[in-house]
Amino acid sequence: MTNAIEIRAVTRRFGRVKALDEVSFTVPVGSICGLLGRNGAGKTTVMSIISGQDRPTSGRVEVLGATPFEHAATLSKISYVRDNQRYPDDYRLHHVLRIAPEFAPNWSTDVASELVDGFQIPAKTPIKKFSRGQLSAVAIVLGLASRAPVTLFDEPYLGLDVSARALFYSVLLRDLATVPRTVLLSTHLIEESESLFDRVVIVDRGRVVVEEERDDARELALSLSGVADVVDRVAAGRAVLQSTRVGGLKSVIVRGPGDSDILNAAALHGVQVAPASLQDLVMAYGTHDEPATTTKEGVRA
Ligand SMILES: Nc1ncnc2c1ncn2[C@@H]1O[C@H](COP(=O)(O)OP(=O)(O)OP(=O)(O)O)[C@@H](O)[C@H]1O
Repeated sequence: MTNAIEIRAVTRRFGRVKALDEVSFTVPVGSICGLLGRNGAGKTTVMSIISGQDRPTSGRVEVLGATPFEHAATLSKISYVRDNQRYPDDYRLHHVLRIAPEFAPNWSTDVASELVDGFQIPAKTPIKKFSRGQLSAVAIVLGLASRAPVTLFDEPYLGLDVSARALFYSVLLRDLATVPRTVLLSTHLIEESESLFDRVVIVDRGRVVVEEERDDARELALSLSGVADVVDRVAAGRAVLQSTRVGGLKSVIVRGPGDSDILNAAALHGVQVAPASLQDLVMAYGTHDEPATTTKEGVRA
């Protein structure tokens, strides 16, 4: 099996809202895939379906070769870390750490202890009184210490401070090198997380607009900035995905890689040019006048 997650033409409607519209993508076994997109793009909906907590209205989802919904053997291989996990009122950390291994056959006590110490999670405070960041920390302990073959992190670092996020990144990378598994991670902290990803999927209004290896995604668009009318001249002939103007200065994201024509024109006119970052791409595709989509097969207007 090459893909841990395969989603084919998945649509999910909530009444009149189409949260997912013919979504298709794959996540190869052993990779870390970033699931990116603006608020309401459909990230949580697709994760709920992958985790078997929800069913598509139409389309097909396979996790490790089986449909997860009501499939106990597959569900036991998935850990789903979401931002609104609820715990019984009287629960403290030790209750969670005692029960979690019963649902996680690969549970690592060492990973759990390292993270509990590093995050400084309070032992005696009831979890219902935890801060936003402390709740995220507990969720991350569960997600990483479970060592599930497929781990889904939905916005795992809400409220976590910079040191705690650095701990998460380093334990994630180190532990995946020790015990390889597949991770799908959604986040709005794109710049900070970019280096974690092998692959990225960008969703916009329920549709997949980019599915690429991370490094290839940087070839999809260029960022040009400089004096406004000169930027316009250099960008001429390229589809403009996003445009920002401040006074006489302008930045645009244009579709396509940096070929010699545009690089020479930019150098000649003193326009700064750089590959668009993942954050640029998410913002560009989230600017809702642009219906074009880009897939691994290339650009589709
Ligand atoms: N149970 C529901 N009933 C009605 N609409 C829903 C439901 N769940 C999700 N939606 C809608 O589906 C769309 C996608 O929501 P989803 O939570 O998947 O987005 P998201 O990408 O996770 O957003 P965010 O980054 O803000 O968390 C939104 O328009 C949302 O309002």
